[in-house]
Amino acid sequence: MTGPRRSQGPLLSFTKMHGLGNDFMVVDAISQPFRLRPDMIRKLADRHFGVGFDQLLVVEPPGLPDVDFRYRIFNADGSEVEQCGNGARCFARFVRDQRLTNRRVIRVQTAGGVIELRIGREGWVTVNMGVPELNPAAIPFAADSRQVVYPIDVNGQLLDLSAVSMGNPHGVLLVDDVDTAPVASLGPALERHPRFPARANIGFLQVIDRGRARLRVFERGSGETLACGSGACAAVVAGHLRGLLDNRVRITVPGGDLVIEWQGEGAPVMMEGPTARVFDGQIRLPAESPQRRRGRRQTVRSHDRRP
Ligand SMILES: N[C@H](CCC[C@H](N)C(=O)O)C(=O)O
Repeated sequence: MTGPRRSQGPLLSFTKMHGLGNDFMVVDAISQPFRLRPDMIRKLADRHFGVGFDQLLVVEPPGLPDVDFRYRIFNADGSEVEQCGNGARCFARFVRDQRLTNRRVIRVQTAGGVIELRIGREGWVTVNMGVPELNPAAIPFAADSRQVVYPIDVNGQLLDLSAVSMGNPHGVLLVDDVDTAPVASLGPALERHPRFPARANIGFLQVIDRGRARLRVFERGSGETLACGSGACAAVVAGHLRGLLDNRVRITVPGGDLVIEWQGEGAPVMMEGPTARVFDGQIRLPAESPQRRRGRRQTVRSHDRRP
Protein backbone atom coordinates (compact mmCIF):
# COMPACT_ATOMS: atom_id res chain seq x y z
CA MET A 1 0.00 0.00 0.00
CA THR A 2 1.52 3.32 -1.00
CA GLY A 3 1.92 6.02 1.62
CA PRO A 4 0.12 9.38 1.37
CA ARG A 5 1.17 11.64 -1.51
CA ARG A 6 3.10 14.75 -0.37
CA SER A 7 0.03 16.85 -1.25
CA GLN A 8 -2.12 14.80 1.16
CA GLY A 9 -2.65 15.62 4.79
CA PRO A 10 -2.99 13.29 7.77
CA LEU A 11 -5.66 10.62 8.29
CA LEU A 12 -8.14 11.67 10.98
CA SER A 13 -9.95 8.89 12.88
CA PHE A 14 -13.45 9.66 14.13
CA THR A 15 -16.67 8.08 15.39
CA LYS A 16 -20.10 9.09 14.08
CA MET A 17 -22.68 9.24 16.89
CA HIS A 18 -26.08 10.77 17.60
CA GLY A 19 -28.37 11.69 20.45
CA LEU A 20 -31.97 11.38 19.18
CA GLY A 21 -30.82 12.18 15.65
CA ASN A 22 -28.72 15.23 16.62
CA ASP A 23 -25.60 13.89 14.99
CA PHE A 24 -21.94 14.31 15.75
CA MET A 25 -18.47 13.58 14.44
CA VAL A 26 -16.46 12.73 17.56
CA VAL A 27 -12.66 13.08 17.47
CA ASP A 28 -10.22 11.81 20.11
CA ALA A 29 -7.63 14.60 20.13
CA ILE A 30 -5.76 12.93 23.00
CA SER A 31 -4.53 9.97 20.95
CA GLN A 32 -4.10 11.86 17.67
CA PRO A 33 -3.07 15.44 16.69
CA PHE A 34 -6.06 17.69 16.01
CA ARG A 35 -5.76 21.08 14.36
CA LEU A 36 -8.73 22.12 12.27
CA ARG A 37 -9.80 25.52 11.02
CA PRO A 38 -13.39 26.79 10.66
CA ASP A 39 -13.26 26.36 6.85
CA MET A 40 -12.09 22.75 7.27
CA ILE A 41 -14.85 22.06 9.83
CA ARG A 42 -17.45 23.40 7.41
CA LYS A 43 -16.15 21.02 4.72
CA LEU A 44 -16.28 18.05 7.10
CA ALA A 45 -19.82 19.03 8.15
CA ASP A 46 -21.06 18.95 4.55
CA ARG A 47 -23.52 16.04 4.14
CA HIS A 48 -22.55 15.56 0.46
CA PHE A 49 -18.83 16.28 0.28
CA GLY A 50 -17.75 15.57 3.87
CA VAL A 51 -18.65 13.37 6.82
CA GLY A 52 -21.84 15.32 7.60
CA PHE A 53 -22.83 16.36 11.13
CA ASP A 54 -24.68 18.96 13.23
CA GLN A 55 -21.69 19.38 15.53
CA LEU A 56 -18.04 18.25 15.73
CA LEU A 57 -17.08 17.13 19.26
CA VAL A 58 -13.42 17.08 20.28
CA VAL A 59 -11.98 15.17 23.26
CA GLU A 60 -8.97 16.91 24.78
CA PRO A 61 -6.91 16.44 27.94
CA PRO A 62 -8.25 18.36 30.96
CA GLY A 63 -7.26 22.01 31.29
CA LEU A 64 -8.35 22.27 34.94
CA PRO A 65 -7.21 20.27 38.02
CA ASP A 66 -10.52 18.68 39.00
CA VAL A 67 -11.92 17.59 35.64
CA ASP A 68 -11.43 14.44 33.58
CA PHE A 69 -11.53 15.88 30.05
CA ARG A 70 -11.90 19.06 28.04
CA TYR A 71 -14.78 18.95 25.54
CA ARG A 72 -14.74 21.32 22.56
CA ILE A 73 -17.85 21.81 20.39
CA PHE A 74 -17.99 23.18 16.85
CA ASN A 75 -21.20 23.85 14.91
CA ALA A 76 -21.55 22.90 11.25
CA ASP A 77 -20.73 26.52 10.30
CA GLY A 78 -17.34 26.17 12.04
CA SER A 79 -18.22 28.31 15.07
CA GLU A 80 -16.92 27.05 18.42
CA VAL A 81 -19.61 27.12 21.11
CA GLU A 82 -20.04 26.75 24.85
CA GLN A 83 -22.43 23.82 25.30
CA CYS A 84 -24.07 20.85 23.59
CA GLY A 85 -26.38 18.70 25.70
CA ASN A 86 -26.91 15.79 23.31
CA GLY A 87 -23.23 15.96 22.50
CA ALA A 88 -22.32 15.71 26.18
CA ARG A 89 -24.16 12.39 26.44
CA CYS A 90 -22.39 11.03 23.33
CA PHE A 91 -19.08 12.40 24.66
CA ALA A 92 -19.51 10.41 27.90
CA ARG A 93 -20.29 7.19 26.04
CA PHE A 94 -17.39 7.76 23.62
CA VAL A 95 -14.68 8.25 26.27
CA ARG A 96 -15.93 5.17 28.09
CA ASP A 97 -16.20 3.01 24.95
CA GLN A 98 -12.71 4.14 23.86
CA ARG A 99 -11.40 3.24 27.34
CA LEU A 100 -10.18 6.78 27.86
CA THR A 101 -11.78 6.45 31.30
CA ASN A 102 -13.30 3.68 33.41
CA ARG A 103 -15.33 6.10 35.53
CA ARG A 104 -19.13 6.15 35.41
CA VAL A 105 -19.28 9.78 36.58
CA ILE A 106 -17.03 12.20 34.70
CA ARG A 107 -16.46 15.93 35.03
CA VAL A 108 -15.92 17.75 31.75
CA GLN A 109 -14.66 21.26 31.04
CA THR A 110 -16.48 23.10 28.27
CA ALA A 111 -16.21 26.69 27.05
CA GLY A 112 -19.45 27.27 29.00
CA GLY A 113 -18.23 25.82 32.31
CA VAL A 114 -17.79 22.40 33.97
CA ILE A 115 -20.54 19.79 33.58
CA GLU A 116 -20.95 16.37 35.22
CA LEU A 117 -21.96 13.31 33.17
CA ARG A 118 -23.27 10.05 34.67
CA ILE A 119 -23.10 6.98 32.40
CA GLY A 120 -26.03 4.58 32.87
CA ARG A 121 -27.10 1.37 31.18
CA GLU A 122 -27.80 0.73 27.47
CA GLY A 123 -26.10 3.98 26.45
CA TRP A 124 -28.30 6.24 28.61
CA VAL A 125 -26.49 9.20 30.15
CA THR A 126 -27.62 11.79 32.70
CA VAL A 127 -26.08 15.25 32.41
CA ASN A 128 -25.97 17.95 35.05
CA MET A 129 -26.23 20.88 32.66
CA GLY A 130 -25.54 23.46 35.35
CA VAL A 131 -27.65 26.34 36.67
CA PRO A 132 -29.47 28.25 33.87
CA GLU A 133 -28.45 31.87 33.41
CA LEU A 134 -31.40 34.29 33.27
CA ASN A 135 -29.62 37.66 33.53
CA PRO A 136 -30.00 39.19 30.03
CA ALA A 137 -26.46 40.62 29.95
CA ALA A 138 -24.99 37.15 30.63
CA ILE A 139 -27.14 35.26 28.12
CA PRO A 140 -26.40 37.58 26.18
CA PHE A 141 -29.75 39.18 25.23
CA ALA A 142 -30.38 42.94 24.92
CA ALA A 143 -32.96 43.95 27.55
CA ASP A 144 -33.17 46.69 30.23
CA SER A 145 -34.05 44.21 32.96
CA ARG A 146 -34.68 40.51 33.51
CA GLN A 147 -38.19 39.33 32.47
CA VAL A 148 -39.90 35.94 32.18
CA VAL A 149 -41.22 37.06 28.79
CA TYR A 150 -39.71 39.73 26.51
CA PRO A 151 -41.76 41.42 23.76
CA ILE A 152 -39.61 41.29 20.62
CA ASP A 153 -40.22 42.70 17.15
CA VAL A 154 -39.31 40.27 14.36
CA ASN A 155 -39.75 41.77 10.88
CA GLY A 156 -42.73 43.80 12.15
CA GLN A 157 -44.31 40.89 14.06
CA LEU A 158 -44.47 41.35 17.89
CA LEU A 159 -43.70 38.10 19.71
CA ASP A 160 -43.36 37.00 23.37
CA LEU A 161 -39.93 35.40 23.83
CA SER A 162 -38.17 33.82 26.81
CA ALA A 163 -34.37 34.09 26.94
CA VAL A 164 -32.19 31.55 28.80
CA SER A 165 -28.53 30.51 28.72
CA MET A 166 -27.49 26.90 29.39
CA GLY A 167 -23.93 28.00 28.77
CA ASN A 168 -25.15 28.74 25.25
CA PRO A 169 -27.87 31.28 24.39
CA HIS A 170 -31.51 30.23 23.75
CA GLY A 171 -34.71 32.02 22.80
CA VAL A 172 -37.97 30.12 23.47
CA LEU A 173 -41.35 30.79 21.83
CA LEU A 174 -44.66 29.15 22.83
CA VAL A 175 -46.62 27.68 19.91
CA ASP A 176 -49.98 25.86 19.66
CA ASP A 177 -48.60 23.08 17.42
CA VAL A 178 -44.91 22.43 16.68
CA ASP A 179 -45.89 20.69 13.42
CA THR A 180 -47.18 23.98 11.99
CA ALA A 181 -44.73 26.30 13.79
CA PRO A 182 -42.93 28.77 11.44
CA VAL A 183 -39.49 27.28 12.25
CA ALA A 184 -38.04 27.86 8.77
CA SER A 185 -38.91 31.57 8.78
CA LEU A 186 -38.79 32.67 12.43
CA GLY A 187 -35.83 30.41 13.31
CA PRO A 188 -33.21 32.18 11.17
CA ALA A 189 -34.74 35.64 11.84
CA LEU A 190 -34.44 35.16 15.61
CA GLU A 191 -31.12 33.26 15.48
CA ARG A 192 -29.51 36.39 14.08
CA HIS A 193 -31.76 38.98 15.76
CA PRO A 194 -29.77 42.10 16.85
CA ARG A 195 -30.90 41.51 20.47
CA PHE A 196 -28.85 38.28 20.45
CA PRO A 197 -25.33 39.69 19.94
CA ALA A 198 -23.81 36.15 19.99
CA ARG A 199 -26.74 34.75 17.93
CA ALA A 200 -28.99 32.16 19.60
CA ASN A 201 -30.69 28.75 19.39
CA ILE A 202 -34.45 29.20 18.94
CA GLY A 203 -36.91 26.74 20.52
CA PHE A 204 -40.59 26.34 19.52
CA LEU A 205 -42.36 24.89 22.56
CA GLN A 206 -45.83 23.26 22.60
CA VAL A 207 -47.05 22.48 26.13
CA ILE A 208 -49.17 19.29 26.24
CA ASP A 209 -49.70 19.23 30.02
CA ARG A 210 -47.59 20.13 33.10
CA GLY A 211 -45.37 17.06 32.62
CA ARG A 212 -45.18 16.77 28.83
CA ALA A 213 -44.23 19.08 25.96
CA ARG A 214 -43.13 18.97 22.32
CA LEU A 215 -40.23 21.01 20.96
CA ARG A 216 -38.50 21.91 17.70
CA VAL A 217 -35.23 23.87 17.72
CA PHE A 218 -33.58 25.98 15.04
CA GLU A 219 -29.99 25.74 16.22
CA ARG A 220 -27.39 28.52 16.05
CA GLY A 221 -24.83 27.60 13.43
CA SER A 222 -26.53 24.37 12.29
CA GLY A 223 -30.19 25.08 11.46
CA GLU A 224 -33.10 22.89 12.58
CA THR A 225 -31.90 19.64 14.16
CA LEU A 226 -33.84 16.51 15.16
CA ALA A 227 -33.00 17.18 18.80
CA CYS A 228 -31.31 19.86 20.92
CA GLY A 229 -30.42 18.90 24.49
CA SER A 230 -29.56 22.38 25.76
CA GLY A 231 -32.65 23.62 23.91
CA ALA A 232 -34.84 21.12 25.76
CA CYS A 233 -33.35 22.34 29.05
CA ALA A 234 -33.92 26.01 28.13
CA ALA A 235 -37.51 25.21 27.09
CA VAL A 236 -38.31 23.54 30.44
CA VAL A 237 -36.81 26.50 32.31
CA ALA A 238 -38.89 28.93 30.23
CA GLY A 239 -42.07 26.84 30.61
CA HIS A 240 -41.54 26.46 34.36
CA LEU A 241 -40.94 30.19 34.86
CA ARG A 242 -44.13 30.90 32.88
CA GLY A 243 -46.01 28.63 35.33
CA LEU A 244 -46.86 26.06 32.61
CA LEU A 245 -44.55 23.12 33.46
CA ASP A 246 -43.73 21.13 36.62
CA ASN A 247 -40.24 20.14 37.81
CA ARG A 248 -39.95 16.92 35.74
CA VAL A 249 -40.92 17.07 32.07
CA ARG A 250 -40.81 14.59 29.19
CA ILE A 251 -39.84 16.64 26.15
CA THR A 252 -40.63 15.09 22.76
CA VAL A 253 -38.40 16.36 19.96
CA PRO A 254 -38.58 15.08 16.35
CA GLY A 255 -35.86 12.49 17.15
CA GLY A 256 -37.44 11.12 20.35
CA ASP A 257 -37.86 11.86 24.08
CA LEU A 258 -35.66 13.54 26.68
CA VAL A 259 -36.40 13.75 30.43
CA ILE A 260 -35.58 17.12 31.94
CA GLU A 261 -35.71 18.02 35.65
CA TRP A 262 -35.37 21.46 37.18
CA GLN A 263 -36.20 22.30 40.81
CA GLY A 264 -36.33 26.04 40.13
CA GLU A 265 -34.12 29.13 40.43
CA GLY A 266 -30.57 28.45 41.56
CA ALA A 267 -30.87 24.71 40.87
CA PRO A 268 -29.07 22.89 38.04
CA VAL A 269 -31.01 21.43 35.11
CA MET A 270 -30.69 17.63 34.82
CA MET A 271 -31.11 15.99 31.40
CA GLU A 272 -31.41 12.25 30.72
CA GLY A 273 -31.44 10.60 27.32
CA PRO A 274 -30.03 7.96 24.97
CA THR A 275 -26.88 7.85 22.84
CA ALA A 276 -25.99 5.85 19.72
CA ARG A 277 -22.77 4.98 17.89
CA VAL A 278 -23.31 4.74 14.12
CA PHE A 279 -19.87 3.94 12.67
CA ASP A 280 -16.13 4.49 13.05
CA GLY A 281 -14.25 6.08 10.17
CA GLN A 282 -11.10 7.72 8.91
CA ILE A 283 -10.87 10.71 6.61
CA ARG A 284 -7.77 12.09 4.95
CA LEU A 285 -7.46 15.82 5.55
CA PRO A 286 -6.05 18.08 2.82
CA ALA A 287 -2.39 19.00 3.33
CA GLU A 288 -1.80 22.35 4.99
CA SER A 289 -0.43 24.96 2.50
CA PRO A 290 3.19 26.06 3.19
CA GLN A 291 1.88 29.59 3.91
CA ARG A 292 -0.47 28.25 6.58
CA ARG A 293 2.32 26.11 8.07
CA ARG A 294 4.52 29.24 8.30
CA GLY A 295 1.60 31.23 9.76
CA ARG A 296 0.89 28.48 12.28
CA ARG A 297 4.42 28.54 13.65
CA GLN A 298 3.99 32.25 14.40
CA THR A 299 0.64 31.98 16.22
CA VAL A 300 -0.59 30.20 19.31
CA ARG A 301 -3.32 27.64 18.54
CA SER A 302 -6.37 29.77 18.01
CA HIS A 303 -9.62 28.84 19.70
CA ASP A 304 -11.78 30.49 17.09
CA ARG A 305 -15.16 31.15 18.56
CA ARG A 306 -16.75 32.48 15.40
CA PRO A 307 -15.94 31.74 11.77
N1 LIG B 1 -26.05 24.95 18.20
C1 LIG B 1 -25.70 25.08 19.61
C2 LIG B 1 -24.66 24.01 20.01
C3 LIG B 1 -25.25 22.60 19.98
C4 LIG B 1 -26.43 22.47 20.90
C5 LIG B 1 -27.30 21.22 20.73
N2 LIG B 1 -26.92 20.33 19.68
C6 LIG B 1 -27.51 20.50 22.05
O1 LIG B 1 -27.75 19.28 22.05
O2 LIG B 1 -27.49 21.20 23.10
C7 LIG B 1 -25.11 26.50 19.86
O3 LIG B 1 -24.63 27.10 18.90
O4 LIG B 1 -25.16 26.95 21.01
